[in-house]
Amino acid sequence: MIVDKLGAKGDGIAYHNGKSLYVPFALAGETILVEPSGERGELKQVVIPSLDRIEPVCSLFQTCGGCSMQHLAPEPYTAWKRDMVVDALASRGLDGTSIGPMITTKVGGRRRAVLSARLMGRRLLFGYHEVKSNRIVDVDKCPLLVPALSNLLPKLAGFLPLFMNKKDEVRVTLLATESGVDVGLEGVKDLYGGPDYLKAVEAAETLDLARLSANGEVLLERRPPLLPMGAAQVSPPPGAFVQADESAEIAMAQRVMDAVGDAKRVIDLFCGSGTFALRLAKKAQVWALEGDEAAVKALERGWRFGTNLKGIKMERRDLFRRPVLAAEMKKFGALVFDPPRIGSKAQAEEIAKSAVPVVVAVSCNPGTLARDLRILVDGGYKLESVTPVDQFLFSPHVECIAVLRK
Ligand SMILES: C[S@@+](CC[C@H](N)C(=O)[O-])C[C@H]1O[C@@H](n2cnc3c(N)ncnc32)[C@H](O)[C@@H]1O
Repeated sequence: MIVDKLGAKGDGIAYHNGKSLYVPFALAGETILVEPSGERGELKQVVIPSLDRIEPVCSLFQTCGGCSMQHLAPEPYTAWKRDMVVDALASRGLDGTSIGPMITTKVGGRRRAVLSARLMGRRLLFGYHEVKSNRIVDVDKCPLLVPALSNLLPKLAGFLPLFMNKKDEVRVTLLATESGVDVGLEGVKDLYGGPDYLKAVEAAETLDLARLSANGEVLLERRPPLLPMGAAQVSPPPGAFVQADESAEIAMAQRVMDAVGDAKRVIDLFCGSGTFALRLAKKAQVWALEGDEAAVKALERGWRFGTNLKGIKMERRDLFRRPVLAAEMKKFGALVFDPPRIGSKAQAEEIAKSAVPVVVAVSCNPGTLARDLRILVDGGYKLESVTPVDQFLFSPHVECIAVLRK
């Protein structure tokens, strides 16, 4: 059969018996052999490949579920991601929006990764899940990760069983920082004070980790894991949100700063550990709000030791239950909001009612972003531009920064 087009998740879509068949790893225009199963098809052979088909950068591609789109040439790949943003905006009647060129990232630039581990008898499986499956594919290197993380994978595998119960799957969050790798384990045994605790400490020493945490509790901090954020350095809480690629973070922060311009008072909603707030504080007084208490504390510490920063008023607040009200936004010259994937409808409704002259919306989900932007546009904001950011290389995820003015 012939593949008609690429879907939003990266599957090739072919028509079979009058229905759409989703075929992972097939490209538009290709003639393929497929084994259909319900609405999905398993790619058996590419009979006539697309001219856009390229060699993947990783030998585990198509087995490991970490990536879905290494086989498409850079230009059509970028167009595919951009189209996701165009389609999401169009679905909310925001067609015609000026969409800037994609901010790209490089292979080997990913500084944060979440992997899984499970014991199968005496054998450890440590890597990413197979596509649409609970099975874990062993990964002993990953070209997408910064070398400090990729090189650590096989060494870490040697120690992981120490922390693991026989059946439970463990979530392993790795973050490469200026002062070494921060490893956070979730779903592991409680080692603190027990006979294996010293072994865990030895493991952290042997691997020269900056910090090792288990189930959110720090087992050992040999050096604070530090990330530069403008004129400050932040030690994020174990497992907390951090932008996955440093070059993407720098480019996004620059766009935020450019849009905010000379505003003297800025609100940063869903501020995390201070990615934008600490940079904005170079020129402006910032009111930074976030739901995670540990992230607010990390921001507070980063700000205290930062150089030449203006004031940041920090507040822990559940912005879904208690969004910042339009009345509280008076006298602010700009507002940045960067909610989780589900977006921030209640908060967008308050911003829409406000008179804040510049709003910058950052989002990793074009669908919920488009919904929230529609609310702002209906409230009188003009959507000036949307810039896609390819922070999650070879995945069907795309980050965006939108600038609005009133
Ligand atoms: C996409 S992250 C952005 C963080 C930050 N702007 C950055 O760039 O590092 C979303 C943030 O929203 C926070 N968050 C999630 N639910 C929240 C809620 N109900 N109220 C306030 N903050 C929340 C998360 O803890 C996380 O820090």
